[in-house]
Amino acid sequence: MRLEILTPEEMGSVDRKAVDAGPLDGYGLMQNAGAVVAAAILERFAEAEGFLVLCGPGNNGGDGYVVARLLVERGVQVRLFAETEPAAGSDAARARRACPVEPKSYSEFEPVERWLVVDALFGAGLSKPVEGREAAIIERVRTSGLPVVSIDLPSGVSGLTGKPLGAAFQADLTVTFFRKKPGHVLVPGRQMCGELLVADIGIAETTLNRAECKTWENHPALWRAALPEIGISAHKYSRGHVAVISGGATSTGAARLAARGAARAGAGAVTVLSPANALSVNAMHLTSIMLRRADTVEELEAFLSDRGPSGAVLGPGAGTGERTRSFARSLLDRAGAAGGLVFDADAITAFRGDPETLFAMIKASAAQVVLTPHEGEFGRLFPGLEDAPEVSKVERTREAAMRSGAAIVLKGPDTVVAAPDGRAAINVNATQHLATAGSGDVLSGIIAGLMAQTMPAFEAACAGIWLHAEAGRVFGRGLIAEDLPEMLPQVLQSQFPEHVR
Ligand SMILES: NC(=O)C1=CN([C@@H]2O[C@H](COP(=O)(O)OP(=O)(O)OC[C@H]3O[C@@H](n4cnc5c(N)ncnc54)[C@H](O)[C@@H]3O)[C@@H](O)[C@H]2O)[C@@H](O)CC1
Ligand SMILES: Nc1ncnc2c1ncn2[C@@H]1O[C@H](COP(=O)(O)OP(=O)(O)O)[C@@H](O)[C@H]1O
Ligand SMILES: [K+]
Repeated sequence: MRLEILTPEEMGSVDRKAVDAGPLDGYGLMQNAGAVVAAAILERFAEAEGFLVLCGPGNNGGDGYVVARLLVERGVQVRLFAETEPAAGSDAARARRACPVEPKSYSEFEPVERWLVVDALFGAGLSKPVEGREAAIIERVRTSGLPVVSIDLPSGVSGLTGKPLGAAFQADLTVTFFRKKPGHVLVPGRQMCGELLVADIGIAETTLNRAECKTWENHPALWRAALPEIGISAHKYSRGHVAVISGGATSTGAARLAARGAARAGAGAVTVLSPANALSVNAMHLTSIMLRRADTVEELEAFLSDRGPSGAVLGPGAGTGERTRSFARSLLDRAGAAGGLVFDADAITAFRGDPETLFAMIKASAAQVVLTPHEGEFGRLFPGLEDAPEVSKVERTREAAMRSGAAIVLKGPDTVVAAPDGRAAINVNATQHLATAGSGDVLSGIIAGLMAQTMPAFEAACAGIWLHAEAGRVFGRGLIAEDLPEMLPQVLQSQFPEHVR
C-alpha cells in the first residue's frame, strides 16, 4: 500500500528527481497528469455536456491546458478561462500553445447547466490567500452548483495544512499524483476534495526514498505486524495487566470506560485503582475487571510492586490536583522497562502550569508514554503550538512529541499521532459519531491495553486510534462510549482473523 504522505515540498523534490532520472521531462509528466485527469473525468462524469476549464498561471494551469486539449480531441465542448499567461519557456506555456481552445478572461465566465468545471487554478504552488477575481470565480462556481473536478488539490486548499487560504473550491472529485499530500487527509481539506483519486503519472517508485518518509496515512498495514498475538500457553498476566486510576465517588465512569477498552483490546487482566470513597460505586459496576484501593502514592506503589502491571492509564476522571500529579510521577518513576503509560485528560491538565517538569520526567522514565490530548488539552501543555491558520496539525504534533519525549495523539476528526523520533500518522477512518462523552476515555484504555501486550507506543497509538474509529464507524448512529469496547471483538475478528496453530 502507498501510505506515505508527502508535503508539497517533498513532492516537488520527487518531481525533480523523476525528471533528472528520465525518461520523462516535466512536460512529459504534465502530459500524463492531464491524461489521467481527462480519463477520470470522462469515466466519472460521462453525462456532462461540456467542460469549463479554469487555468491558473503555473503548472497546475498547465495540467488544465492538457486536459482541455484532450477533451477537445474527444469531440466534447470545452470553454477555457485564464487570466495570466504562463511564464515564457515553462512547461505550462508549452501546454498552453498546444491547446486549441482560445482562453477567455475570468470575467466572461458563465456557468452552463449540465456542464462540469475543471479547476486548474492552483495546486501545490498556492502561496498566498486566494482573493479578488479568483475568489469571485470560485464563488460563481459554488452558487452555480455545477460539479467540480480539481487537479491536484481544490484550488485554495493548502496542500500542507488542509486549510483554505482565502477562497477555495469544494470539489466533487480531486485527482492528485503519485502520493497524497497532508491537505488531502487533514480536515477540512479532506472533505473539500470530494472523492480523491491518486494517479500514477509515470514517476518511478524508486524516485521516492522510502526510508526518508516520516509521515503516513494510518492504516493496519503500518502496524499489523506489531499487533499482539496470544500464544497457546498464555495466561492472564502474560497477556498484559493494565492499571486504570479512578477518580472519586462522583467521577468513576471514565476510568471504567478506559478499563473496558483495555480489556477488549486484549489485556489479560485489568485493575481499577480507586480512592476509598469510590470503592463501592466501582465495585457495583465491575465484574471481570479487578478493583483495589489506592488513595495515596504509597498504596499505588504497593500495587505496582505486588502486581507489576505492564500498562497504566492515568487521567480520565482522575482530577487535576496533587493526587494525579504524584501518581504520574510515581508511574513514570516505577514503571519497568516494558511499562506502557497513557496519560489522558486530567493527567494532562494537571501539568498545565509546569509542562517542562512532566517532559523531563517522561524523558528520564523507562516507560513508554503516550499523551492523548484533544485540542484544548494540547494547548495547555504546548504553549506556542496551538492551532493557527498556516500551521499544519502534523508538524504541531511532531514538535510536541519531540518536546515531551512521549508519543502524542492529537485527537479530532483527523487525529494525528507522532513519535519523538519524528514519525507521524494521520488517521482517516473516524466518523463524527465518536464525538460523544467518554469516547476518548475508551481510546486511552485501548492504547494502554495494546502497550501492556508489548506493542511499542507509536504502533499502539496508531492501532488504538484506528480500532477505536473503526468500532465507531461500524456501530454508526446512536453510538455512546459504552458501545465502543463492545464493538472491538467484531472489528478485531473481521479485520485480523486469527491464525489457529
Ligand atoms: N513536474 C512537476 O512539477 C509536475 C507538476 N504538476 C502540476 O504542477 C502543480 C504545481 O505547479 P506550480 O509549482 O507551478 O504551482 P501552481 O500552478 O499550483 O501555482 C503557482 C502559480 O500560482 C501563483 N499563485 C499562487 N498562489 C496564488 C494566489 N493565491 N493568487 C494568485 N496567484 C497565486 C504563483 O505565483 C505561481 O505563478 C501541481 O499542483 C500539479 O498540478 C503536474 O503537471 C505533474 C508534474
Ligand atoms: N467530529 C469527529 N469526527 C471523528 N472523530 C471525532 C470527532 N470528534 C471527536 N472525535 C474523536 O472522539 C474522541 C473524543 O475524545 P475526547 O475529546 O477526549 O472526549 P471525552 O473526553 O469525552 O472522552 C477522540 O478519539 C476524537 O478523535
Ligand atoms: K487545482
